Amino acid sequence: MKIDNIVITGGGTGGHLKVAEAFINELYERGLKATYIGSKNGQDKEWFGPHNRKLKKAIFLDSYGVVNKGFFGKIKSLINIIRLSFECNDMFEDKNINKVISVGGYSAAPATFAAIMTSGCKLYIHEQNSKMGKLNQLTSFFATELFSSYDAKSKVKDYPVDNKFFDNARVRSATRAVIFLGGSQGAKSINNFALSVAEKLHIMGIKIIHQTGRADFQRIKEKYQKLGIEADVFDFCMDIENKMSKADFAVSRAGASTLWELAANALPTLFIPFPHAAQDHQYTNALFLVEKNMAYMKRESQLSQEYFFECIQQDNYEMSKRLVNSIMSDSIKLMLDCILEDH
Ligand SMILES: CC(=O)N[C@H]1[C@@H](OP(=O)(O)OP(=O)(O)OC[C@H]2O[C@@H](n3ccc(=O)[nH]c3=O)[C@H](O)[C@@H]2O)O[C@H](CO)[C@@H](O)[C@@H]1O
Repeated sequence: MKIDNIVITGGGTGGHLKVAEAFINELYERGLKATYIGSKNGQDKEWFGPHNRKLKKAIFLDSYGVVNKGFFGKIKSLINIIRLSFECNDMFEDKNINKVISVGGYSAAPATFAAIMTSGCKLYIHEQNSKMGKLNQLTSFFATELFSSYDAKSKVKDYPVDNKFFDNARVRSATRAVIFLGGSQGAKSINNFALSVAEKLHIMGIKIIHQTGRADFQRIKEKYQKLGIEADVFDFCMDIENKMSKADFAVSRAGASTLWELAANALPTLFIPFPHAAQDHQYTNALFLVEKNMAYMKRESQLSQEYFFECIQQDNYEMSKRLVNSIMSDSIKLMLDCILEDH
């Protein structure tokens, strides 16, 4: 049997990196080590550099995004991506890379284009969001398989959420603790909203768990101290599943990984989509659950304390029960089976 020589590429922010990590861990469980290709810019190095025992090698290129740039900035980024794609292409031919798994984001661009350019190399894409990112729109036509949780045609439909979120799941009813989540970078508006409802929650005897993101941590911590409220405040933690499992209700951005982790955990959530996400994809991510009566959602500009307190005072038992059946565990195993059995 031919041994696969696999590259995993993509990242930039936690949502993409979490899926890359799921593939890396599953390959490692099966006695295989992949090469990771990410970017020097963004969070990739923090996740996979410098000596990751589960990887054959981690390579960080000087790649950066094309969107949200002026005309000349776009041209410069494109030239840079083309140059890096040729570098990756040389490397793939030299090292006999035969499969590339892309999890999207700008840091996936060079290795994804190189997969298309290299003869005998197959491309597999995992799209996390309900609206396809720009890179995937351009390259998915060349992919052997495109996995998406929102696409009925996807061979594996469920999002590759880590089993630890399922292990900690429980059906919620009354709200005794609320968790505020801002995605991998934190969200200032969710932080401010949490502070605005903190005193009332405290009076109601409801505990507060609050992920602030790095930039806003000190400010928020001091505000809780001034209010005399003992909240569990942190900037980013590696055991977020334990924090989620202590909560009975969440207020969260609708980044794809967080959204499906909350679903796996059966935690009823009020989603506040990031208003500037490309093509408003956080809104449509959340809408996917809201339409099935599995979540609440408000635009940031329409969020009110009244609506929040209405949500947490509901009996959310049925919603939580529906979430239990919304996603199955072990989908990463099925995805990797598809990829490894494909010759
Ligand atoms: C602003 C923006 O464009 N955000 C995008 C980015 O979000 P972002 O990177 O914030 O993505 P997600 O919410 O999908 O993922 C964040 C990840 O960080 C983890 N975490 C978070 C806090 C913490 O303390 N510990 C921890 O481990 C979460 O469990 C989750 O796995 O990528 C997502 C996936 O493509 C997109 O859906 C989002 O729209």
